[in-house]
This record gives sequence, C-alpha cells and structure tokens, in this order.
Amino acid sequence: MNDRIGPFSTKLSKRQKLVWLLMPFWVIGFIFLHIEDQASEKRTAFLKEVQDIRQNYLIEEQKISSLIEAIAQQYSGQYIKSSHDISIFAQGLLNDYPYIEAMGLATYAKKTQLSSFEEKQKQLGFESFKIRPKGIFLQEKENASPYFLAINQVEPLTPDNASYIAEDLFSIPEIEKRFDSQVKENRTAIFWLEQTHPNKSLAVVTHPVYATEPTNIHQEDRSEWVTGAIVFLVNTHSALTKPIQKAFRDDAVEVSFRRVSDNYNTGWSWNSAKMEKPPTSYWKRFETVLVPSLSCHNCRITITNHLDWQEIDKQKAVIFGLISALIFILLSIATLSILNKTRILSEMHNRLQELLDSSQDAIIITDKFGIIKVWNPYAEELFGYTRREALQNSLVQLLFDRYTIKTVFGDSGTLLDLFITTSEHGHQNTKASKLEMSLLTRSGEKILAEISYSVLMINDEPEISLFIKDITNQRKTEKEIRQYAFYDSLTQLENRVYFKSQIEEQLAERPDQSFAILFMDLDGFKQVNDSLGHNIGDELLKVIAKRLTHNIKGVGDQSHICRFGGDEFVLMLRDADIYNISSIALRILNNIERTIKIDNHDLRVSASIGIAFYPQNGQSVDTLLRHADTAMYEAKAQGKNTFAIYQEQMSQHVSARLQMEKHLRNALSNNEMYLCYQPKMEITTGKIIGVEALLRWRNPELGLVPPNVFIPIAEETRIILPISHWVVDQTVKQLKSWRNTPFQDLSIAINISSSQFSAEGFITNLATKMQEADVPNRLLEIELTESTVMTNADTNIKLLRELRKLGFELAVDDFGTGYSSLSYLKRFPLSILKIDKSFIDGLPMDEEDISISEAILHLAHNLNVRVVAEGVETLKQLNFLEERQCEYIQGFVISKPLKSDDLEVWLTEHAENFYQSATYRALRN
Ligand SMILES: Nc1nc2c(ncn2[C@@H]2O[C@H](COP(=O)(O)O[C@H]3[C@@H](O)[C@H](n4cnc5c(=O)[nH]c(N)nc54)O[C@@H]3COP(=O)(O)O)[C@@H](O)[C@H]2O)c(=O)[nH]1
Repeated sequence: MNDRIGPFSTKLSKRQKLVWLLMPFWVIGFIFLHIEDQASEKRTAFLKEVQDIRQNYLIEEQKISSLIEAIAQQYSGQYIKSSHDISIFAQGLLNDYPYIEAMGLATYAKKTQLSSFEEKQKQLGFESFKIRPKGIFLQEKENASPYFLAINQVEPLTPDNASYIAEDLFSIPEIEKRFDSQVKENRTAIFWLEQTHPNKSLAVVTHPVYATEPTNIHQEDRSEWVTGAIVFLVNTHSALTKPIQKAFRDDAVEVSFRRVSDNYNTGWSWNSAKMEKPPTSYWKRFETVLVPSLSCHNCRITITNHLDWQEIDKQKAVIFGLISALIFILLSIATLSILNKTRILSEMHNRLQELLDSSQDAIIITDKFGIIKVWNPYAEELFGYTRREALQNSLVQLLFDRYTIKTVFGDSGTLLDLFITTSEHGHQNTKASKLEMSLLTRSGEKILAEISYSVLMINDEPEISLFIKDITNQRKTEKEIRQYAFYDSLTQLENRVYFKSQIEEQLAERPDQSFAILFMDLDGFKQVNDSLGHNIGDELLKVIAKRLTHNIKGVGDQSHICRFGGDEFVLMLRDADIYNISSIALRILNNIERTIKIDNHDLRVSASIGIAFYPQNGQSVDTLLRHADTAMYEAKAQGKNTFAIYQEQMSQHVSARLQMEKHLRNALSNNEMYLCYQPKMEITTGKIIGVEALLRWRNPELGLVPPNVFIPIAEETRIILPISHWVVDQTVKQLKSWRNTPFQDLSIAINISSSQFSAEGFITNLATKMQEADVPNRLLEIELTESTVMTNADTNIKLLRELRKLGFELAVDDFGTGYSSLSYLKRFPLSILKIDKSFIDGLPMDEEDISISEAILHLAHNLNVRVVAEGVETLKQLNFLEERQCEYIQGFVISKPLKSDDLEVWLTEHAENFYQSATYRALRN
C-alpha cells in the first residue's frame, strides 16, 4: 500500500527521510552561523571601540593644543606673569589631564645670551643650571642653531621632572627646525619623542610665547618678539593606553605601539589588565592598526583582541539551534506538505488527463454560453469532430438538431438554462444531474445520449461539465431484455411474471380501482397440438393472442393480457364490471370460435373463461387468479365454449376435487377398484368377439366415481401409472382364467393412457406378462385415443409397429374427435378404428353424424382397418351401421359394462349369436 502518499501517510517517503537526515546539518550550520555571528558582533564592537578610541585620541590632541595655546596666550598677554602663576596653572591642568607629566616654560634666546641666562637661572635658585644636551631623548643632537630653547621651569618639579630643567629643546632637531614657522604662525606643535628611559615615551607639546600678544604683531615680525614656549610633556604611553584600558576594561586586548622613522625604530607593547601576557591559543583574533595622532604620521598602534571559545554564549547558540531546528521542522513540514500537495495535484492532473483520454464517455466542458473548452478523444470518436474542430465552437450548434434546439431552448434559452435553475433567492442550483436526449454526430446520425452533468463556478463564471454516454444500443438491448423477461416470446403478450407484477402494482397504487380477471383456457387445443404438431399449435396460439389483443381494445387502456402458459391466457380488464362482463366475454368467445386457417388446415377451437372481480372475489393477485381459474374449470364443466363468474361454491368443487385426489391415491391399496367388461359384437354374425375392460372405482365416502371424473385426475397426478399396471394385471388374469373355457377366443380391449403408453418398458412389460400367463398376444387389444397416437407420431409409429409385430391388436379410440393426419394414419399399423359415441348419437337422423360416420367407415375400409362403432344404443343405429358395412358394435344396445362374474353368465347366453338371444328379441319387440 505504498501508492497512498498523502499528508496522512504514516510511512516516511524517501524525500521525507532525506529531509529529516538534512536536519542535523541544518541545525549545526545554524549554530555555527550563530557563533560566527557572535564573533562578528564582537569584532564589530571591537572595531567600533577602536574607532571611538581614535576619535578620543584626536579630541584629546585637540584639547591639548587648545589648552597650550590658551596658556601661551595668557602668558604672552602678561596675564600669567610669574613662575608662581605657571605653577598654579599647572596644578589644575595636571589634575584634569593625568597623562601630562609636566608643564613647563622654555626660554628662547640667542646663544650669545646663554651665559647671562644661565646666570640668571642660578640666581633664581637653580644652582647648577647649565644648558646642554642631556641625552634624555633618543633624537637629541648637538644644537647647531644660534638660538636655544631651554626649559627653565617645570611643574610639578618632581625629582623625575627636575631632569628636564635646562634641557635645550633645540637639541632635538625637529623642534628646532619647526620652531621658526611655529613662531610665525603662532601655533602649537607636538613632537613624538622617544625617551631614553625604557618603556616610556613622551610627546613634547610646544607653543611659542611672545613679549606681547602675538595677534598684535605682524607674522614676519614675530621672531623679534618671541621669548620662549610653553611646554607640555605628555606621557604618550599613558595617553594612548588609558582610553584603551577604559574601553576594554573587561576584555583582553594587546596593544603595540610602533614609530618608524629613518633614523630610529622604536615602540612598546601593552596588555590589558585582563591579559597579563598574550595568549598562545585562542579561537579568533581581531587586529586593527590606527594612527593615533595627526602630529605623528609614522606612529602606528596595533590593537589585537583575542576571542576565546569560552566567551561564546553557548546557551544562546543552543537556543538558537533549537529555534533553527523548530524552524527547520516547520519549514520542512510546510515544504513537504507543499511538495506533497503539488505532487498529489500533479498526479491528480495526470490521472484526470488519463481519465479524460481513456474515458469511454465523451467528456465535454463548456462555458456558460456552451462554447467548448474541453473535448476528449472519446468525444472525437463518438461525434466525429476532432478536438481542434470542436474547441471554441458552440456545443448546441454542433450536437443539437433543430427540433431539440427549438423544443429545449425555445427562443431565449441557453445551454446553462438547460442545466441550472435560479432559485427564488437568486442562487443558482444545478438541476437533476442526468438527462437523456438525442444528439447529432458529424455524419448526421442521431444517437440517444445519456448526459450526466455538473455546473461548477470557476472564477465566478459557471462552467458546464458534460459526461455523455451513447446509450442507443443499451436502450435497444434493454428493450429486448425487457421483452424477453416480461413478454412471451411466442405471442409477444405479457408473461405470467410481468402480468402479476403489473396487477400487484395496480393494487398497491390504486387500491380503489376495480377490475376483472378473465382466466381463459382453450378447448381442443391439445388435440390440435397432438395431432397436427407443435408448430401448428404455436401458430394457432399466435392467432388467438392477436384476436384477444384486438378484442380488449377499448376495454380500458390500462388493461393487460398475458399468456399464462400452454393454452391458458389471462386478461385484466380495468373497465369490466358485472354489467358489461357478459358482452365482453361473449365477444371474446365468438372471436376465438372463428375458423383459423393454418397451412391448409381449417382449425376450430373454443375457449372456456373463468372470471373473478376485484375487490369482490379476492384482494390479492394470487387469490383472484385462483378464483378465476376455478371459474374457468366451472365453465369447462358446463360444457366448454362458455364463461363462468366465480362464486364461492366453486371453491368447494375445487376442495372436493382435492378430496377425491386424496382418496384416489389409496384406492388400489384399499381394493376400491374393479373392472367391468363391455361386450363387442360382430354385426354380420351377431357373435361376441371380445370385450372392453372399463375401470370402476367405488369409494366408501364418495360412492361410485365415474371414470371420466377420476381418470383425468389420475392422469394429471400420474396416479394413472400404478392404476394402469393394475388394469393390465387384472386383464391378463381374466384372459388366463378363460383359457380352456368356451370364452378362450374372446379378446379384451384395454384403454391405455398416453403417459402409460410412453412409459419406459411398457411393451416389454406387457409382453412379459402375457407370456407368463401363457395367453396369446392377439387376445389383448390396445386402445389408444386419437390424440395419444398422433402426439409424437414418428416415435409412436415405431412403438405401434413393435406392438403389432408382437401380435397385439391396435385400436384408435374416440376416432373423429382429434385431428388425425391422414398421411400418418396410413403409416400406422392399426387393426381397428373406434367411431366416437358422439358421432353415433345422432344416427341415423343427423346429417353431420351420418357424414362423419360414413367418412370414417370409408376411410377405415380404404386403409384396410376394421371399425367398431361405440355407444350404440338403438337398433336403428345398429341397422344403419350394418348397412354401411361397419364390422363391430359396442353399446348399451347389446350390454352395459358387466362385472366379471355377470359377464360370464351373460356370455353363456349371448356369446354365440346375440341375434338369437332373448335380449335381442326383446329389443325388436
Ligand atoms: N385410461 C383408461 N381409461 C378408461 C379406463 N376405463 C375407462 N376408461 C375411460 O373412461 C371413460 C369413461 O368410461 P366409462 O364411464 O366406463 O364409459 C364407457 C362406457 O360405459 C360408455 N358406453 C359404452 N356404450 C355406451 C352406450 O351405449 N351409451 C352410453 N351412454 N355409454 C356407453 O362409453 C365408455 C367407453 O368409452 P371408450 O373407452 O371410449 O370405448 C372412457 O373414455 C374410457 O375410455 C381405463 O381402465 N383406463
């Protein structure tokens, strides 16, 4: 399940793993950057401090210049007159500027005045006052100038400072060289000197003093008026390190001072209080070089700051690392989420594109005016327009025919109107999302399309997405399936299932609506089917179906006709009621009765109709059908070709029938069955040639039940099979009992039902029983009805031939009631035809019966088949048949069916020649 890579996926993707692997590097990188940043800050702060220090140096230099200038001004203006005044001045000055070691006064004079000057100084108290180069400063040389500038007062006069007394400043060539211009310009000069004393450096600041205020003297004349100079002796070491010390009070800095000149190279170094000696190991080292004074171009101060690892704020770095980790996580999540969403969007886009391309629906997107914006490959295939042709075209003009445009859109409608409505509140609502309509293809072919659609607002503009399926074939198939599932394939009428569902629907939806159910069963259809084959039978059913459909036209539009099965039809008539049902039923019956011509056969069938009304005769479909069926049986019982309306007692008949069926199942085991025998006479001789075995059933509850009542039930329930076996056994037993008696040549005819005839092993079983009883097969006559013989005629021919080959006699019973094919009849190996009683009844008067009986006799004789007329009751009938060369008769005119014992008594009297019997004589009289 790795195809689901979404924001909720619990499994890390490769990309996610990679991102998480990068996190330590990110965090370390950020911590490192932060540490570097701390170092950079430190460096910036350091450089700023250095900058401030340099600024401070310049300010101090400026201040000293201003100060000395001011003092010189005071002195030249005679405001400071005595050495005492200078001393007072110096005290205040040295307090404020501790790096000024001393303030002094130097006298300028010609060397010619040297002795007098020295003398004067000795008189002032400096006993050993002697001007000479003292070698205090490294730069000192022999004063070659005709003037000298000798310090004659120093304040405070400490033992150290006393050494400066009588120092000729002109022994320092630079001072001597610049003094003349200093005097002319009345300005201060600072000379950076190196004292011979180790680790001590001094700067000498001088400003000329004049006998009067210099501003009153012309610049060129100032040399005439100059008397000396005010001198500051500045401890440059102290002056330079003090501000550094103040600035880097808590820090470790290393300071080195260098002064490089052509003649000498000197310097010193100084470490801040924090750092007694330069460290050997450190993390970072910042170094900067500055020129401390405007007056010393070759002076350089190098300040070095060492950053130790310990100084880094690690806690801050860790916090920063944690913050960066958090940022990383947030950024990663955001980035991964964006990437993921981008990927999902891209995948989705690809999938949608694939869907679009591979869809078996035409997918079309239009704007609100129906202008096509998307047209997928299947749309190309379905409608025949390429994408290029379709895009930017109007969907309506491309796919809708004129009729649709007119009916759907009218004059003002748009495509959008077709798909959305505007509600009362002005909102646009999508209409039902599916519709079916016919669309045109490029070739002009019309297809039935199912259009699923949705309207989406994209950038405040509606867009219509259409998914179009060609359902032309689907609808056709559905119709066919529907036809197959709900309609009878032969007659195209509704089938039982659909019919019932329609009525159920009707009952559920309109329970107050009355209707009638007509259950119709054809009379005589079985004979048509059996005798002329199923094809003819099928054609007949089709004609009946058409007639019924035609018949119920106008009997309610909501009526239904169903082929219920076989030759049964059921009708549901909405507008039928007790008042008009008779005319409707009779009309149907009349229509059915009309001759139907199929393949040169003029067929006539009738129908029996049972009617049940809703709601009087039942509330459910099944009840109504059952009651209509019951009524139909009643109609059959009433002689067929009629209708019967359901009445409650009819159900009693049904339950009586069920009761009978129950008794019938036990009839054999309860010895309730027995055989009667009805004699058959040869007309020409009056001889009794055989008998017909007729089954009888006497039930203690039901009494004597006629065979034409219980035999159909036995056949329907297949109880006929054990009964038939029993009949055969009894008959064979009877024949055997007649062996070696006067009746040994009498044959017995037995009625074989169609199910018994077609049962497996019927012939073998029969032959075996006869053989076992040692009775010749010719004494057993098999009577089959015309319909039994004609059903599956081809198969039956073989069975009949086998029977004949074995010596059994074959008779066709009830001849004339079915539809025997003459061609078959010719091929059947028959012995006897039995004319049905119904054709004998009308003899000798009824023209039709005369014709039919004569025709049967004629046909039989042509086929070399003998004829038995059954149901002969009168001598007139007998005479008629005798005249037409009918071979045998059977009927009440000779004898009713008799029990075995009675038969033998009767035979004793009548068998030889019936005409000579008392019975015949009585008949004639
Ligand atoms: N499959 C079997 N069918 C059998 C068997 N036994 C009888 N049947 C069939 O039952 C039908 C009715 O038979 P039944 O009530 O016995 O009637 C027979 C005769 O009693 C009657 N008949 C004969 N002569 C006259 C007459 O002059 N008048 C008159 N009103 N009735 C008469 O006809 C019936 C004989 O019919 P048929 O078999 O067609 O010769 C009947 O169809 C029997 O076939 C059985 O064991 N198995």
